[in-house]
Amino acid sequence: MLGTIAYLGLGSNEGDRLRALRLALDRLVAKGVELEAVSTVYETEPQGEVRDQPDFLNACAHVRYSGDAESLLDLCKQVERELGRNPSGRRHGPRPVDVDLLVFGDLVYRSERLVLPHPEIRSRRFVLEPLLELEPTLTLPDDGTPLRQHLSAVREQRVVSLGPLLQRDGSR
Ligand SMILES: Nc1ncnc2c1ncn2[C@@H]1O[C@H](COP(=O)(O)OP(=O)(O)OP(=O)(O)O)[C@@H](O)[C@H]1O
Ligand SMILES: Nc1nc2c(c(=O)[nH]1)N=C(CO)CN2
Repeated sequence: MLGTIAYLGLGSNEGDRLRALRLALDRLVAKGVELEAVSTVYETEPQGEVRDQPDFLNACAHVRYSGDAESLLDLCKQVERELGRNPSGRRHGPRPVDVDLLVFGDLVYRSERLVLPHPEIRSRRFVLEPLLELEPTLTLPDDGTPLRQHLSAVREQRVVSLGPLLQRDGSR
């Protein structure tokens, strides 16, 4: 099969959060990203620099993509803009949708605008839980340790699985 396996992290905490996550996946598929699997959706407490903001919905997607990592990041950023994200919004602040490139094959990479694997994967339960749901034995290409080892350190971060984001056949 052609293309590179990648994992995307999706989040939303403004407006119709569920609709935003589904629309983001639709838009990515329309731009040539092949959807292999999608995690359940989690309601999660805000992490990072801004704690006083509404809870997020988060999910992860296992995708296949035939271009390079920088161009997949371009697509993620395009989709964020198309769904109303203000590119100069506050770091870690509220947003209608956020699409992060978590892992791109076994690539370990750093440019001015892209770091792979995403540096915050290990410290964010809202990423670890849906990612491990998709791939329970996943290891990151930079340190090779099983990702599930990092769960115990983030147990205090509140996340609740709400069920499937998409139906089994990909419809809503
Ligand atoms: N793996 C990656 N996935 C997505 N963005 C990345 C990645 N590595 C670096 N970046 C850069 O991070 C910048 C800020 O991303 P974003 O606006 O999503 O920040 P944030 O969601 O507020 O915080 P965080 O980056 O901690 O998730 C982006 O413009 C992008 O160039
Ligand atoms: N629970 C949760 N917290 C966050 C999130 C997110 O998607 N979910 N995204 C952030 C910026 O990337 C900052 N904090």
